[in-house]
Amino acid sequence: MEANDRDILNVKDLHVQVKTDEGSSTLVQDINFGIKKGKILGLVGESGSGKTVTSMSILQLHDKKYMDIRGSITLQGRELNGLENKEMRKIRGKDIAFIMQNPMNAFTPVFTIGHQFIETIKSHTLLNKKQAKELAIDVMESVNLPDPYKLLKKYPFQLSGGMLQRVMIAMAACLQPSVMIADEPTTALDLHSQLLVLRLLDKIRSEYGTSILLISHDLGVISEMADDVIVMQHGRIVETANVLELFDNPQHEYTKKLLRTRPTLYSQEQPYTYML
Ligand SMILES: Nc1ncnc2c1ncn2[C@@H]1O[C@H](COP(=O)(O)OP(=O)(O)OP(=O)(O)O)[C@@H](O)[C@H]1O
Repeated sequence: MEANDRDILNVKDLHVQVKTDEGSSTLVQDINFGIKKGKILGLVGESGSGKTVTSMSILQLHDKKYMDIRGSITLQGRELNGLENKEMRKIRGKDIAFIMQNPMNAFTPVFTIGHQFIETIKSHTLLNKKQAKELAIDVMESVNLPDPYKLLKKYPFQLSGGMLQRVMIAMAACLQPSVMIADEPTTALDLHSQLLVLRLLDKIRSEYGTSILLISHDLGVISEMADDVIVMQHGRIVETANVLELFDNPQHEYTKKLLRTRPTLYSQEQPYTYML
C-alpha cells in the first residue's frame, strides 16, 4: 500500500522533531502512507508510538515554534506541510474533518447543538441560515440520527457522549470532507454507542466517499472497519498491510505481539466483536 498519485491523502517521508533546550528530539520518522477515496486506513500502535503526532502533522496543528515537520503531506495533490495558518484553517473542517476522542471538547457548552451545527456550515459554505439548517437536518436524517429537529434544540450537556459523538460526525459530514481523521473516536464510549459510531463512520464512507484515517489502539475496531492497516512503534511504521493479511499473517514481531495480547472473543465477561 505505497503512497501514489491516486491517493486522496499522501504522507511521504514525514519526520517530526520537537525542539527543546537540550536540542532536538525525534518523535516520528520515515512515515509513508496513502489513503484512497472511500477507504479506511487503520493506524494502530501502543500509547506513545506517534499516532497523534502523525495526525496533528497532517492537520498542521503543531506549534511550529517547538516542532519541526519535514516531509510532504498532500491532499488531492496539494501540499499541506508549511501552508499558512489562514489557508490551513479553510482546509480543516471543510476538506479534512477531525473527530476527537471526547466530543464534548468540540462543542461550546453555552450554545445549542443547532446553533453550532449551523454556524459551522455557514462558516465553510455560502449557505444562509435556513439552508444550513435544512442541510443539517438532511444529513442527520440520512445517517439515521433520531429526531433531528429535537436534537438541534438541545445543549451539548443534554446528550450522552455517544449521541454527541454521532452529532459531531454528522456535523463533519455536512461539509463532505474528502478525508476524516478519527482519533480514538469510540474509546470513551460504552459498547452500544461504540457500535453506533462505527456504523455511522462506515455509512459516511460509503455515502460520501470520504476517506478515513482511523486511529485506535483497539484491534477489534480496526479489524471490523479498516481496509488497510499501518502499525506504529516508537515513532516508526513497522508494518503496513491489507487488514486480512495483517490479521492472518502478521510479519513484524511487534504486530504479532499486539495480536497475541489483544482481548479475544468471549475471553472476558463481554463478547469483544463488533457486528456491523
Ligand atoms: N508537544 C510535544 N512535545 C514533546 N513531546 C511530545 C509532544 N507531543 C507528543 N510527544 C511525544 O511524542 C511521542 C508520541 O506521542 P503521541 O501522542 O503521538 O503517541 P500516541 O501513539 O498518539 O499515544 P496515545 O495512544 O497515548 O495517544 C510520545 O513520546 C510523546 O510523549
